Amino acid sequence: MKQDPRFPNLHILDHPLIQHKLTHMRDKNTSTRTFRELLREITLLMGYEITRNLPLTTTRIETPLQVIDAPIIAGKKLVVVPVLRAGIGMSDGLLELVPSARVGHIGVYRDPQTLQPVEYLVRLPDLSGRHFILCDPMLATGNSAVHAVNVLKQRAVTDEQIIFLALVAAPEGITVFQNAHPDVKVYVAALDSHLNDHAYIVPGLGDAGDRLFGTK
Ligand SMILES: O=P(O)(O)OC[C@H]1O[C@H](OP(=O)(O)OP(=O)(O)O)[C@H](O)[C@@H]1O
Ligand SMILES: O=c1cc[nH]c(=O)[nH]1
Ligand SMILES: [Mg+2]
Repeated sequence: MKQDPRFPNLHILDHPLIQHKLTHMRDKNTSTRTFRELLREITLLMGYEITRNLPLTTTRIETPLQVIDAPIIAGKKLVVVPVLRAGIGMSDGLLELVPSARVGHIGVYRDPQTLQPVEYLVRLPDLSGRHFILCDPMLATGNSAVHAVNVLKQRAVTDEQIIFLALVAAPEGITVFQNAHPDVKVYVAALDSHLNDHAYIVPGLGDAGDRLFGTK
């Protein structure tokens, strides 16, 4: 795991398998089917890393040989929250790792003119005392990510209860996110160079939602 001195709460998951798969996702010749498979596989690997510090407690069980107090994840079930649409490609992978997690949905799209998020759906499970993994492959201007975290914080969720998981981020967006939510940890596979004139991440991978679902 790497860090960038500019961004204290940003963690870059530089595992070779993650980086290898991301390269294939970036390739414009990669098919929708392969893009979707790779995003799921990367999310499994990233999910393994970001769940490393989940608190454990013990439960008493009986193996065929002995009664023991064995480790289990403490507290209430995790909540996975994809930012629609593209976040769905990551929540599928996360739910394979944590099948009992609850799932919330936050639907926003980025208005191409204003670059502001337009919210069209919020559907969340019981929130009290839970930990949240918000996921969206692209963090570009950061406006959608800031909005998604606002949605949870307006419902009394604290920064420490939230992790934001993205695939590719731009420095401009991480700056915006960090200013808005300095105590929310962000995990990415890559911090790219910059945004272009249309606020697309460069080099990036294009429009994640379109590539994931085959829309254009
Ligand atoms: O950081 P930002 O500048 O806000 O951009 C990132 C957002 O843009 C993309 O979604 P999009 O608006 O294309 O919606 P979609 O997933 O439905 O395609 C992406 O999945 C993020 O949600
Ligand atoms: O590069 C970008 C920026 C926003 N949304 C995307 O899907 N890709
Ligand atoms: Mg899109």
